[in-house]
Amino acid sequence: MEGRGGEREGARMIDTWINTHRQMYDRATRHPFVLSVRDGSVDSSSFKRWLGQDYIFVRQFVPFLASLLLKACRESEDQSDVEVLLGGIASLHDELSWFKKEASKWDVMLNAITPQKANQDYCRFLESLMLPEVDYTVAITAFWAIESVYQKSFSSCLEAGSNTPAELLETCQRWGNDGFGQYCCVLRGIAERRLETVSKDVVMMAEGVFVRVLESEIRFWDMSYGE
Ligand SMILES: Cc1ncc(CO)c(N)n1
Repeated sequence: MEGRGGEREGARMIDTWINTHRQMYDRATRHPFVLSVRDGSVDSSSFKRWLGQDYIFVRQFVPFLASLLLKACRESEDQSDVEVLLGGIASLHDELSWFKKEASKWDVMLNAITPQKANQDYCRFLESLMLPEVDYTVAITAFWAIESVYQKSFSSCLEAGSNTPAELLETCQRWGNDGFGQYCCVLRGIAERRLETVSKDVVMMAEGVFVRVLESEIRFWDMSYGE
């Protein structure tokens, strides 16, 4: 039963962070761009800008996830982490195809897009997390936070009472579907399990990375309004 008590402690840790940084958490998960998707007032140029920039981001996400998989293979005491992350890599393959299909639907030329400043900064942050000296716990916390901001944001566009335009439903379902929600819960569980075993320093680093993800996500959504 010791392990169970510890899990609760880890769960409290992430809840505590969310409460401590509530304002920033809400700005990331209820951003005006997402609210405009939800209420149907979004304009197509914002959506297209987001789509093009996110394609670039997701391409950078592949090496990040590969580095996380490597850390899990080396450092995780639980074999199922590796399988979860391998599943994540497999879905990225499908996601990249989806971006190409969606871009052609919206006449977005993916090969002509240059990453904007906020995107470059975010990708550089991901690169810093790929370094071998970055702890697996810190990196998996970042990964959970990155995925869960999208899960929270897009699932809100599918809730009863939302007025999401039909042509954006597929996008919202990609990150807002129940399966993705469960995947985020599993990632959170891994992060929580790890957080209870590491030193205070590593926990503080993980919290810092959580905050940095929220800031980066807010700036990423901001890009949809143009430079
Ligand atoms: C910027 C950003 N954050 C999170 C996700 C979720 O994978 C994404 N596709 N893009």
